[in-house]
Amino acid sequence: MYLNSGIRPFLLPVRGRVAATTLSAVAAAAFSIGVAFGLADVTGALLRWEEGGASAVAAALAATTACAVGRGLCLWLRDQLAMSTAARVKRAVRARVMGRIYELGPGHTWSGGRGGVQSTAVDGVEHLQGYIGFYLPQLLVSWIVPAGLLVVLTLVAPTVAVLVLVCVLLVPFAQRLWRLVLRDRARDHWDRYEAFADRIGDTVRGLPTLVALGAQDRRRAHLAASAEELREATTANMRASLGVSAVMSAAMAVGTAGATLTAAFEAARGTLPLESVLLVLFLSAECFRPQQELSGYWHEGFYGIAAIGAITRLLDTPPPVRDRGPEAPEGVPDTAPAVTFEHVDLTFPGAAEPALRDVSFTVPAGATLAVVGASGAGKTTLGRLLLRDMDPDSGRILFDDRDLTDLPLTGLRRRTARVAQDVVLLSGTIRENIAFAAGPEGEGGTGPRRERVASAIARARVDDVAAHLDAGLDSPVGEGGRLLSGGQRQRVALARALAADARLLLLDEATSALDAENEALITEVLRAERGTRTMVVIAHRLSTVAHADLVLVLEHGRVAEFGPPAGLAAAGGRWAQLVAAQRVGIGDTR
Ligand SMILES: Nc1ncnc2c1ncn2[C@@H]1O[C@H](COP(=O)(O)OP(=O)(O)OP(=O)(O)O)[C@@H](O)[C@H]1O
Repeated sequence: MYLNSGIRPFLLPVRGRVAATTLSAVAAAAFSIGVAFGLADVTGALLRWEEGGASAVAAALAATTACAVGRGLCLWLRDQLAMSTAARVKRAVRARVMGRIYELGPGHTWSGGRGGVQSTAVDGVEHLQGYIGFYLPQLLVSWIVPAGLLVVLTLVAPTVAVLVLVCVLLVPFAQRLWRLVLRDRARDHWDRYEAFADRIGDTVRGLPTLVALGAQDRRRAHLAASAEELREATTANMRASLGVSAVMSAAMAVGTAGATLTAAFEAARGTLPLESVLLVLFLSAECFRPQQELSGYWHEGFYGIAAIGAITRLLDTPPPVRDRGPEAPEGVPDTAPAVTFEHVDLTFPGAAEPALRDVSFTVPAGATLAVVGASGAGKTTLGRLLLRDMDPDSGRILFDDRDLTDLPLTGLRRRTARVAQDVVLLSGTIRENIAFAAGPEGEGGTGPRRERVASAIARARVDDVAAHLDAGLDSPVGEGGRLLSGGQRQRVALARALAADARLLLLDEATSALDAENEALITEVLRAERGTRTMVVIAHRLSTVAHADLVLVLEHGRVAEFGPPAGLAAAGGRWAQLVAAQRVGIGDTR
């Protein structure tokens, strides 16, 4: 018996359906009793043929058949209701889980890895629907039906009823005992399951790297160890469940055998009519049937309990940023914002050193800021704060003069776009990837959607990419965009950002995957977009930020230099050294 108070919020919306499923099953059991009485009547009519003859037998048979048909109908109804309840639970819980995943956003670090959260969202929800749709009604039936049958049995043969009662009670007692052992194991099992799923996902994603390093065998051993841990956890649970099954089988065997012997003994003594013997045997066996059927739902019960824990933990995870939503005092401006960082500090949880310390600067509306600095200087972190993946520990970030935390997140995300270092495209075609970013008609930008998409495709020169593909813009990009080259992916990502018509554009090392031709194109696009949107460009290659209005040099999370590039170049500081190192004529290109 797997019950958990955490089920309440998932159960409440479908409680009526669960009750209806249970009632159908109970009605089926009631018809079973009817069948038992009917068969007893048939036997009685046959034994007393001379009293009623064929008509009495026929009447008893007709009543028995009607009850059998009624039982069949009730069981059909039970299954229909259970399936539709399960489907509803799945729809509702998956929507909540996915909603939470979106809320947690890119700033959240998944403790169980991405594979782990995928298991919760896919397998966890599957188990939960089975638990609520099938296991719970059967659990209720396994209490209600034996109780009802024992009342009837008491009226027919009280001694047999007492014996069956003792045996029936043995089963939940054993289950309760095992549940105490299993409670922690369900969590442990799920944790191992998530870890295993995450490692499999990592292996599939990292396959090219593994093959290139010739590390498949080491990875295989790693996976085998993880699979072994999962097997051990599963076996431990199976063993526990087999223990309950053994107790149940023993209780059933003793109960039915005891009932048979007692009934036979009473019949021999003449205290029980002969036709009632059959009835007693039937009712005794029926008392155990719901528990036997419940054990058929062991999988749903055990995994359902584990899934409730995993889903609840996911739903209870606080998002890294608080969305004030409709309560937000400010709307998000539809113009390119001026961006201000005021004494921003950020230390990642568990990190020894702050990633950003006392960062302050202002970028005027529509200007382009180049953020440069050594690896680990804090450039990406600054970009993540700007798009509100997370909030600073102290200090403020302002769009115009509005604190970012006062803006509704949905609006903020609609008016900001990022071309990240590791471009991930969604499965679908090139056109779908770009059109998807443009949002629904009338939202997310100026001008009709179709025109915005076409213009973004042209500006990022995605049509040049499409010209080399058989299906042009309708060519599939593959999972994550793997059917395109790195440079092609970057162009699609840039077109996507342009189609979103965001007022703030963040490019994080957007040129890292580009050849010289692509790099020149992106530089040209950035130049063309200047003024219409505020742009923050994070780059190691200074040629792509040659057009920037302002440069921010970060060192160990601090602002080392900030100002127009020509002024910084003349000052001969850190920026000048970087430029000299890369021999880029920044002053000339502006
Ligand atoms: N999620 C994280 N958890 C803990 N520490 C992090 C996390 N992300 C970044 N850091 C740390 O914060 C510091 C700044 O990282 P960041 O990625 O911002 O640097 P960067 O300048 O963008 O580097 P690169 O040029 O190599 O991409 C680094 O020391 C990094 O190890």
